[in-house]
Amino acid sequence: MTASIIDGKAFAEKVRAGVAADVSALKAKHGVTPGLAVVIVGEDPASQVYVKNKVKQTADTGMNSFHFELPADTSEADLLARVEALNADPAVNGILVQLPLPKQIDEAKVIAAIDPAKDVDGFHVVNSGLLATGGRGLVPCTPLGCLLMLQDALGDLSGLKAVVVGRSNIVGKPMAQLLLDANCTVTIAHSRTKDLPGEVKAADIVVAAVGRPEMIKGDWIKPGATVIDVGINRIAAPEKGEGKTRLVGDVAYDEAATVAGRITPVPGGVGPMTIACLLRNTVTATCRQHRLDPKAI
Ligand SMILES: Nc1nc2c(c(=O)[nH]1)N[C@@H](CN(C=O)c1ccc(C(=O)N[C@@H](CCC(=O)O)C(=O)O)cc1)CN2
Repeated sequence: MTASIIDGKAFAEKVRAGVAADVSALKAKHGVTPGLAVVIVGEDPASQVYVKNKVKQTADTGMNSFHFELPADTSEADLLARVEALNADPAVNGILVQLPLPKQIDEAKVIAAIDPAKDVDGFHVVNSGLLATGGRGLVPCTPLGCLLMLQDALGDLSGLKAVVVGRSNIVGKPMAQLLLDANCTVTIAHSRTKDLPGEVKAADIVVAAVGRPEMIKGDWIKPGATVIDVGINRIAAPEKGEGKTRLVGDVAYDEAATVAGRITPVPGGVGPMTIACLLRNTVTATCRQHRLDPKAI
């Protein structure tokens, strides 16, 4: 079997087109322009690329984009003051603080300081609590992107067995919750799971979010399963020349693609959907702040 590729880049383009249409309608019918503030602290090269893309795509969809670049030695108090100012600014409907943050700053404190109504990352405990209890919050972008791709590829997910490998607050746990809400039977596997290959083999849907390059092998995958690879790992690529690198996921792609029914590539799979869902969340947050129904803008 050769898996068909789930093209996250193309799907993200469709999501962005929907966002742009919603933004245009919000402006024309309600005089509202959504605004997203992105804050980056320090000079981590990967984070800079992601933030640059977020800022550009925000503007491309017609929203107001506010970009704050703070030095690596920014104090926690200064960052918290910035977040407070953005919470109070009515032109800002969404706030995102790029992670990871430098060591002197407690990420949990910063996330807790963001107004939950503007928390377009969906990381605030109010939003994770709402997700866990079936409420209407803002959903973390990466798991939301994975769910949209799965529903697009498979339709109704009811009754399917899903395994989420990884238990982070940002991806693993919300992903499992979304799959549960979509009526899957969900297993969360992690570093202490006894028979990881066996758990993966039992699953119709595999979501890999462990952050370990090519850890999930092809012979762990159930034939025909759908594989969503969240991992973005940069590894040495001596075949491309000295000092060169390449991106790989958490799944051994070449092996898995011969067994799976569908698979996301890295790059070009989950990553682009993360940013598209951030834009979508910003529209959702804006609508709710203005008491508008996002489905009927
Ligand atoms: N505040 C947040 N911080 C971080 C998040 C997040 O959702 N919110 N997620 C990740 C990084 N991330 C978004 O910020 C992100 C990662 C990767 C991509 C992406 O499009 N990747 C490309 C490859 C890009 C490359 O060449 O490096 C792909 O997969 O095709 C988008 C967003 C951590 N921090």
